[in-house]
Amino acid sequence: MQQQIRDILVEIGEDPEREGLLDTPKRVEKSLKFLTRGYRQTLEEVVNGALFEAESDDMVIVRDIEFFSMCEHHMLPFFGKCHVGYIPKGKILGVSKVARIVDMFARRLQIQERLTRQISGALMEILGAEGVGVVMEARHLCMQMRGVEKQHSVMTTSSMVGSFRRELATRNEFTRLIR
Ligand SMILES: Nc1nc2c(ncn2[C@@H]2O[C@H](COP(=O)(O)OP(=O)(O)OP(=O)(O)O)[C@@H](O)[C@H]2O)c(=O)[nH]1
Ligand SMILES: [Zn+2]
Repeated sequence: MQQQIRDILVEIGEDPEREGLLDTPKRVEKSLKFLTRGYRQTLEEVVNGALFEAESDDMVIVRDIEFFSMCEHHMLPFFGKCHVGYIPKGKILGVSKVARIVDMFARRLQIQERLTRQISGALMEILGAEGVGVVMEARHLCMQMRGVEKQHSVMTTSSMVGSFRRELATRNEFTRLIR
């Protein structure tokens, strides 16, 4: 990867031999590997067995989980907040694992819609919940620093599964609680 990054430096008109850039290919490789580490993680590993039995069937919400991802079209960051809710059916998840699942999918090349759906899908898969809701709000740098150059637009996506999709009251409770 370092040779390819060096080639890119030459293509954009830089001199990869100048002092400030000497270690740049190495740094960029390390940084890119970090930003895409979700490809090398699995759900099992991320959850690490932190599933607990629960009698409660009341809604659980984790709000304002910040995330950083990269759009697959331009490989530029998009970032914002993710809100997750679910209604358990016998099992609850260690709260930090909700955020870890968000990160696992965010640290890949993504579009926001798919990222949102992958998070709800993964939660449904491991929890077998009554329902899951995921809402994501993000700013896309490919829309801000290039392209249409709109600085204030925020994209909101949602994925509602099970009772969150079927029942308006459940969905309303979730959206009210994440406000
Ligand atoms: N729906 C969706 N679109 C995205 C996301 N990230 C980037 N895009 C869009 O993907 C589209 C790619 O459009 P193209 O016309 O192929 O690429 P482009 O010429 O670079 O487009 P502009 O950004 O309009 O300059 C753009 O409209 C981006 O805004 C995302 O997460 N979801
Ligand atoms: Zn983009």
